[in-house]
Amino acid sequence: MYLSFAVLSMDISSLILVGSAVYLIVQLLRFIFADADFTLLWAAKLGNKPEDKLRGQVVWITGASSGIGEELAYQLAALGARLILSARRQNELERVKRTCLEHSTLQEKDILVLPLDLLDRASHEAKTATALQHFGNIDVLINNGGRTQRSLCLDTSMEVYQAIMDLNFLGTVSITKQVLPHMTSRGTGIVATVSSVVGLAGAPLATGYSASKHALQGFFNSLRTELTDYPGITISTVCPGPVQSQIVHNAFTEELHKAVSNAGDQEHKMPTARCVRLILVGLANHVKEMWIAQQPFLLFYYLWQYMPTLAWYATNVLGRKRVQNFKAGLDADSAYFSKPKTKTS
Ligand SMILES: NC(=O)c1ccc[n+]([C@@H]2O[C@H](COP(=O)([O-])OP(=O)(O)OC[C@H]3O[C@@H](n4cnc5c(N)ncnc54)[C@H](O)[C@@H]3O)[C@@H](O)[C@H]2O)c1
Repeated sequence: MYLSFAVLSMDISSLILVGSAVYLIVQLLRFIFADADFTLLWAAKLGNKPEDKLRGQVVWITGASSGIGEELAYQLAALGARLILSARRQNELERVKRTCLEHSTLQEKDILVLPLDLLDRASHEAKTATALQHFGNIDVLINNGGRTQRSLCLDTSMEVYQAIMDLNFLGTVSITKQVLPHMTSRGTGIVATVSSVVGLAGAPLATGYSASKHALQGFFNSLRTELTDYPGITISTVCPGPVQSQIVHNAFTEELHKAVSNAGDQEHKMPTARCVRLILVGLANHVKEMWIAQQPFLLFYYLWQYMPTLAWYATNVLGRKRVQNFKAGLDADSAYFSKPKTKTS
């Protein structure tokens, strides 16, 4: 009653002012709770549905044995895409294949388990030939396999830096170079590469990892323009923030064969299923670069893009804390915003 009286007694300009303020507040709240860049959110709301665009497509996923790659396999199988599953361990890929078949209408022949080591570049030509022989074509290549790093630069051996670049950068380039001629001859295809927020910005404890993802960004941003005569081919880079997976457990440390001592709890990170759903929306809509992260990480993307000075300030404050946490024996991720008082197991 009081509200309607107040609204009635307002003149038009006041109403417009209040309306604009409400609109701005709603937009601000939407931004605060957003977990992807605006292009991707727009595509999720109004664009093509993955169910319509990816059903029946042949999709090759590297790193399909765990984390984001495994979830990509499940969601793609559920919507009817045919799959080539690659990683090093055949038994793990067979497990993923069985789960895909149990939760989809796909047949045995619709999923090819193709064990592959990204480091064994000499094998990539034959692996690609096997995939093409089985399905006749490859519609989508998802370069997902890779490993992160948890070590300080001063402690990290050159062998580790070499291994990170060999795996994340050269392994990905090698597979891409095998698949691309097939796509250019057909004039159609998608090459999607899982980069990272640290492919756009930097992160302490991940100097080599960040460099390898920056290298991927540079490579694929350049390749995209080389392929402008092939409008049917999409080069897509995916930049997730922290996502639940085995990535910290599998990270490189300062020495080549030394395991991470404290992988920490992954619960606070973005659920794998949500990240993968957004990736599939991006693929269905041919989005060239996808930013996928919960807050406050997404905000960092925007700061790096539009306010680098502020981004440097925030990065230095939080990055220093991250290094302190790491040196105190805490998991650098889950302890990011907390005091390094106690050591977690
Ligand atoms: N989880 C995150 O927070 C996060 C954030 C940004 C980007 N990423 C990227 O996402 C991708 C997937 O990582 P994830 O988080 O699912 O981690 P994960 O460790 O769970 O999965 C990595 C996959 O890569 C495979 N792999 C590792 N070395 C390989 C090799 N030599 N040959 C073939 N396959 C190999 C693993 O077997 C596994 O299947 C990676 O490229 C990673 O850099 C992850």
